[in-house]
Amino acid sequence: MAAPTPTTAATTHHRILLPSPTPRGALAPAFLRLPLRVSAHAQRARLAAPVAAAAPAASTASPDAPASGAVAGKPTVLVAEKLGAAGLALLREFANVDCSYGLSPEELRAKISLCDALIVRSGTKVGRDVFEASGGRLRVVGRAGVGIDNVDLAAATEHGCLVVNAPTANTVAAAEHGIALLTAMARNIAQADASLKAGKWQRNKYVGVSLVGKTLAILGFGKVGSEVARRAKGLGMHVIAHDPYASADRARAIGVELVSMEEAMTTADFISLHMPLTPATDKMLNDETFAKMKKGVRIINVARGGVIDEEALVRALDSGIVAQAALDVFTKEPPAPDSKLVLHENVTVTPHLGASTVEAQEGVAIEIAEAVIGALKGELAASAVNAPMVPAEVLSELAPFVVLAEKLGRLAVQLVAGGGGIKSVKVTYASARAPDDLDTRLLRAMITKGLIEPISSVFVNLVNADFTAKQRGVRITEERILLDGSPETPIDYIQVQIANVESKFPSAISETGEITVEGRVKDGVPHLTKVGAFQVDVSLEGSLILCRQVDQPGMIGSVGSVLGEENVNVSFMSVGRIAPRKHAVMAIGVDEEPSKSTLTKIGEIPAIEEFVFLKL
Ligand SMILES: NC(=O)C1=CN([C@@H]2O[C@H](COP(=O)(O)OP(=O)(O)OC[C@H]3O[C@@H](n4cnc5c(N)ncnc54)[C@H](O)[C@@H]3O)[C@@H](O)[C@H]2O)C=CC1
Ligand SMILES: O=C(O)C(=O)COP(=O)(O)O
Repeated sequence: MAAPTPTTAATTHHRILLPSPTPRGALAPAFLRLPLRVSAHAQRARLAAPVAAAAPAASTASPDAPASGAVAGKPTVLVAEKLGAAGLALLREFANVDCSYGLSPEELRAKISLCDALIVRSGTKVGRDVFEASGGRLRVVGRAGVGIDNVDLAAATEHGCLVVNAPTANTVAAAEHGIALLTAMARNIAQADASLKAGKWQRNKYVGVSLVGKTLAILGFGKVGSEVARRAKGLGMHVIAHDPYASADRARAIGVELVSMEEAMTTADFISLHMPLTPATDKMLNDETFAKMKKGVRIINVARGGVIDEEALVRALDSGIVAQAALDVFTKEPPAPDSKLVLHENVTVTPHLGASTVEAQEGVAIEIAEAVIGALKGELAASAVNAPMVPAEVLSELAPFVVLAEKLGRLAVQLVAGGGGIKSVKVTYASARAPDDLDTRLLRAMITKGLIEPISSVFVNLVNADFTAKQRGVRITEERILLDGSPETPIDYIQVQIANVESKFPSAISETGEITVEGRVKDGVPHLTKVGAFQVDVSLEGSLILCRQVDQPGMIGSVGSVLGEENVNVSFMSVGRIAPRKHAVMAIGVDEEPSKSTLTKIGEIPAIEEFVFLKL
């Protein structure tokens, strides 16, 4: 019935989520058995990003937490910047909460090894030094806001630490602040206010410009950018946007035209910045781009200071290319007191207040508290920044295959002679589902976990699986075999192959030269169904003995009685043979680990040609 059609393949760089090791015999890792709760606040399905087992990581109460509130066994959450009361209350129900604001970098490093989670806003730099100082205890960094440019994501991933943010609760606040700056700048509100308070009455000096009919170019048409667009249209502005990743349909729905960077630069009367700070957007406005702008353009920045070359902006203001700028954010925060930009008379400034409304801060605090608590519990985090998002319904459907994937990885690596020299692993999924209807990221992550954990001291988790594989030089490629039949079951079988290695159990090497193991899920239970060229059928529970023998009567009895004498309970036995009376592979599931002498006795049975004991 199979119509093999190898389809998609090569593994790109994914960051993947793994639960802590699966308990023996459990059908699914703890995080997959948790209810897929949808938070009323978040208003959307939670997506995959568990970072710990269901139980909070073993932790002791922080000595810094208030003595009255600190409860041993609860995780400790360090809140390093001011967070809304409702969020703190949620956190306190679940964790020991240490609110220590204004820590120096040294103080933060000193504290962090006592913390399971850290919550920050934009004022705390969470660099590699912080992850290193945490000694592996830090499981979650929660960014109470959108921009995560102050968190070293690569270092977090390498340390298996999940980063979550609060991506939605301050969108409107930031957009409203952008509009406030736009209008205040156009009518010189800040300058006129200061002048009047200084006793002057300068009506001629502060003549403004009108907004209606003017072209506003929005750079970065995401959540904030599109809210600014809506509001600016209400002011009668002609709004265009540049965003290489935005959907033209969404823009059209708001009445905004997506244009090239060139067109935005050359036609705008006002330019408002709403992209994240990344290596690609760093100093995106610079001498070259200012030179292209219409003389007298006005700039608003509520994104990140670093997207503008600030020295170039001062030059553009001095030369009159830029008539005015209104800035909420700066390359260095707070900026130097003698900053030419801040003190420039045509510049209006606010001290990073975009997200600072009562409503936004309450919302952000709840959003981040829920995300951090969920992540510490091993629930599915909707706002994981350094992990893939796998929809909850996909997760629950794949649950038994996730277990199968890890066990196949574990089996395959234990079959390698020598253990460490794995370079190339091929995973094949046979399924009747169309390639784009089967998300295999979790499965590949679990295989990676299974492959790497038995041969290293690394704890492979959902966040660092791909990084760990890459660091160890293990290349994992994926292939799909498209089967005929009903796409009801997501996967018919999974095959894991390790190329260019020798095996301690040479029969595990297939005709094409790779160590090969294959498995299926039967009645919700993962089964090993093929080893090398031999078909077997043994449920993947407990541990496994594989024997290759001359196919002859009495073999099952001989091996069974050696195990029985040693009080090792056999849970399953299956024999796969090439042809009657030739060679066969016997797969024996055992509940207990046999002693060395038991294994030696099995090896001494005359017809046994090779055997191996594998822990699942
Ligand atoms: N001042 C403040 O207090 C606040 C600042 N922000 C900042 O505003 C920015 C936007 O936030 P959101 O809209 O929530 O994020 P978002 O992720 O929804 O939108 C960002 C948009 O920028 C686009 N983008 C990425 N690279 C680009 C490029 N090279 N050129 C043009 N567009 C590009 C993306 O495609 C995306 O559509 C972030 O930097 C965030 O940190 C957000 C909230 C408050
Ligand atoms: O959410 C963002 O990106 C912001 O810039 C808000 O920063 P804050 O939390 O106010 O320090």
